[in-house]
Amino acid sequence: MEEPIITVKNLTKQHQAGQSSGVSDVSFDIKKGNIIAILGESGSGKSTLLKCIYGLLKVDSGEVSFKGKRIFGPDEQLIPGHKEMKMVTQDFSLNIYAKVYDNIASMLSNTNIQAKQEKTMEMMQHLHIEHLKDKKITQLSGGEQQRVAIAKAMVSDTAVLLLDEPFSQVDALLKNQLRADIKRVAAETGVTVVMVSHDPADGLFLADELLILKDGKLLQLGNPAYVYNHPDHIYTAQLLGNAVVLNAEDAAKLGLEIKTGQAVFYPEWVELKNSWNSKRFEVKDVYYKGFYEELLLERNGVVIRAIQLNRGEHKKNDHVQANITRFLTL
Ligand SMILES: Nc1ncnc2c1ncn2[C@@H]1O[C@H](COP(=O)(O)OP(=O)(O)OP(=O)(O)O)[C@@H](O)[C@H]1O
Repeated sequence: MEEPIITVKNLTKQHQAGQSSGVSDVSFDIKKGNIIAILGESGSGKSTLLKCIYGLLKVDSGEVSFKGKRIFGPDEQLIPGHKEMKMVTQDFSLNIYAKVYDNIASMLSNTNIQAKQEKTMEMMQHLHIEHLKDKKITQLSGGEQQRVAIAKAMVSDTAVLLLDEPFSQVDALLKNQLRADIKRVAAETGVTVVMVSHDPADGLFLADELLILKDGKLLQLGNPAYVYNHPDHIYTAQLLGNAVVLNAEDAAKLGLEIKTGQAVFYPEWVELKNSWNSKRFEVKDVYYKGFYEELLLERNGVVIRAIQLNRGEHKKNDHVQANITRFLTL
């Protein structure tokens, strides 16, 4: 079996001694060429973990290794960071007085000028920024700067790309494109990507593996479809799919028998259909979500949510037949 490119072993980094603010006893491997998304609510330790992988923070205990060699912390080397990795932070670290082209080209050596030009142009095309070639960074929007920063990090042959909230500045339309661009360029170049995001959709779309963090602890690691469908914790189900959570008493009112824990299901697991086991609910509210609607349904004082693809089919105060087709006990 191929050695992992990065190994994180029992890593603990607390920013303030005695407080849970950082990461705590985190262990996992990253395979070469994989895209791994670190997801978790604000303050869960995502950026801390990314910085430890790069060698920007002194760890309290445990270690991070790159190709089997321990990564040095900032106090052990002159220039913090690892030379085979590139990190794109939220401040982009671009030369704001230089043009877009020069920012990206500056990452390549001058030994073959033609190859340098071609590679720079190619990366700008990949990230749809060739039209910005001659603009200065100060003339760009936040989203444009973000794409330039990613192009700059990806243009030289780096083994690992670390992205901290890579889509924070781009609008929804560009975000879809940028996600697809990163996925394509990563597949073409074989670069390993570790990405931090507060938006689960980024990880679900882009990643080979999701890593779920809560209060600095690793809750679950696995491929996106598996983690989504088999979350180990309520936190994960709520983070990834805004799951409905019912205690045993409320679950029983809807005919779901559970002995321990809580009943957890995603709104799309509720089928709006008249069947032998469906139950009657009242539509308390309807939320417009673009190509679908979310229905707030109530029965016996218990409120759940369901997805309605045929917009307008059921309206507020209507009665509908619904069946919870699947639920987890967590
Ligand atoms: N330099 C620091 N000094 C003290 N506490 C810090 C420092 N950096 C981070 N923290 C704390 O550590 C915890 C984790 O922070 P971190 O930035 O890793 O979280 P995050 O999941 O990336 O959050 P966000 O999504 O809001 O960026 C938070 O409680 C934060 O306040």
